[in-house]
Amino acid sequence: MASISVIVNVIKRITNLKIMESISLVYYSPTRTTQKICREVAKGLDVPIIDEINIAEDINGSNIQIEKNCLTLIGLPVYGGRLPINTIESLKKLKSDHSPAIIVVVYGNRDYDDALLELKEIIEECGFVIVAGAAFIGEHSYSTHERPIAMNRPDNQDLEKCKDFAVKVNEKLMKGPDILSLPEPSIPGNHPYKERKQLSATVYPKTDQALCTLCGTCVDVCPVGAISIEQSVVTNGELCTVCCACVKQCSEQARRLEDTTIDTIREKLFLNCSSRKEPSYFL
Ligand SMILES: Cc1cc2nc3c(=O)[nH]c(=O)nc-3n(C[C@H](O)[C@H](O)[C@H](O)COP(=O)(O)O)c2cc1C
Repeated sequence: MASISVIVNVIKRITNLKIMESISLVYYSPTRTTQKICREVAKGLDVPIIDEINIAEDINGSNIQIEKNCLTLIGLPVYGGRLPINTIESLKKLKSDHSPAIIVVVYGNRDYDDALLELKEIIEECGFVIVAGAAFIGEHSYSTHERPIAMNRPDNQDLEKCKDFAVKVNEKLMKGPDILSLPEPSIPGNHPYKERKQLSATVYPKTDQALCTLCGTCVDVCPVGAISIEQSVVTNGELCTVCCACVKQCSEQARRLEDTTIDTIREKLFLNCSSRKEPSYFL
């Protein structure tokens, strides 16, 4: 009897190891905390990354079919307790025939509200089977040196948690015998999802012309093409999502988000969201 169960376990492991032959990363990460977390989780899973799809750059008109034996790790930041609205149509371009997916959201130490549930439901609709979910913490896009909010996160402690999460996902996948037989993770969130709040089109980072060298970094890093360079840097406030990629990546500190609405939000976050939150896993 013992030998039969050993053989069954070996078959289970082989079946799932086959599924784990490769991993595709799919993320949106204007200020790069989500990217860092996704890469660290993938490293912990210890399978080669065959594809890294940045939603802002690599998903345009056509659908992207994910290979059956590929694990997909999908990571997005939380905006207003939801997924960034400009990512939804791109996410829906991912197509899978019951291949496994890990979903991750990254939030700025306030809350992730319904974002992980929203991600789960979109990704299931694309044909994936969700094997695990997690919410990690990244430096808040509106954090400044004067008003730090989750400053420098993910830090080393968070990166350890990424590895720990990956180990737990691996253990779950090993339980097999196939993806569909694994227990579904219970992802928190509510219906209807939290209502989206839209900032006014006058709220966007401005450029200090005295510091700007017209290097074009802000144009390159803007995920929605809201910035152009004419005689000076021009920002289209209708397109800007206030993600702060340009602010965080301007080497001259010439891009700044100085606005009374944002100042009020930032102050509230600084006062109410300073105590450290820890990552949560759902397996
Ligand atoms: C428009 C906007 C809305 C945000 N809303 C939330 C939120 O509801 N809760 C939260 O904790 N963090 C919020 N954040 C912070 C981001 O989730 C956090 O900074 C995240 O690490 C950004 O990911 P990225 O570095 O991959 O761009 C928001 C940031 C922006 C730009």
